[in-house]
Amino acid sequence: MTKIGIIGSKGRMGAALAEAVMQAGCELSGGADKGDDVRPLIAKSDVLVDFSAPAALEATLDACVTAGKPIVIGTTGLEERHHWLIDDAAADIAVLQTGNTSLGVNMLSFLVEEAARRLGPDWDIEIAESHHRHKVDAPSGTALLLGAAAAKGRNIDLASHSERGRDGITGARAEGAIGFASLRGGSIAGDHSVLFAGEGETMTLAHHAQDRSIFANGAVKAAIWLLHQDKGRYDMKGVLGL
Ligand SMILES: NC(=O)C1=CN([C@@H]2O[C@H](COP(=O)(O)OP(=O)(O)OC[C@H]3O[C@@H](n4cnc5c(N)ncnc54)[C@H](OP(=O)(O)O)[C@@H]3O)[C@@H](O)[C@H]2O)C=CC1
Ligand SMILES: O=C(O)C1=N[C@H](C(=O)O)C[C@H](O)C1
Repeated sequence: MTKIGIIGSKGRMGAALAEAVMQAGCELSGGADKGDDVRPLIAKSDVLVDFSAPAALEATLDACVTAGKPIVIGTTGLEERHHWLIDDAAADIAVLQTGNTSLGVNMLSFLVEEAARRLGPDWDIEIAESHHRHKVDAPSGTALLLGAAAAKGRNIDLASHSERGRDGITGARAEGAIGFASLRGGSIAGDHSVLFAGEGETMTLAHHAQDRSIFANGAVKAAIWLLHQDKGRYDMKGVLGL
């Protein structure tokens, strides 16, 4: 039976994951949270799933590399240096990192890339996301994932074309920009929409998460899939066959 260890086990996703691990017929090898040494958990797990905080990442990756164990990283709010750490670790172990483990969002990402490519630069792209009042990072990891898909479709660099947090006299929208807007409140599990705005018409592609089970089920599927992969960096496309 596949033994899955959870980093961030006492959080909202930790609870949803524990349920999904059981439902998938896997064994929950245990959990680690803030202040814990992750090494004992990693030693008794076949694969790790991390839904915690960016601050945990460096120690977790070091310990996974030392133990030769694969890891699924769902934690968001990652900065450039975290992505370098992931690239380094992926030279030794299998690492899957994604801002969203659900099938629907990854399908949406595929559609956004295609729409951005086919509609072309005359259509402005704006990404909006809504989440529960406890969320600490913005834009969401999913919004950034969708932004990356749009940028890929447009064949442009996302970082240099992003417009975030508009306020005051911002000036007109920059040509070719990809805009981001974040709303926070209540218990919203995660809503994302991508608006394509042309002259005289708009088109919106959107995803609504009804609860966290979609993320948890996707993460467990990813963990089982990752066990059969060579070292390297992966996203959900391989898991979902997209
Ligand atoms: N990729 C995806 O599909 C999804 C990603 N997420 C992301 O997952 C992350 C967790 O979300 P959520 O469960 O709602 O958040 P919570 O705040 O509910 O849970 C986070 C957990 O991680 C623990 N933690 C914090 N710092 C560390 C650390 N340094 N080492 C180990 N554990 C730590 C927390 O412990 P303590 O409370 O003691 O600080 C807590 O138990 C977020 O980044 C979120 O955006 C969420 C849903 C889906
Ligand atoms: O914090 C959350 O809850 C979620 N975080 C992820 C993100 O930042 O995109 C995924 C999902 O939307 C829920």
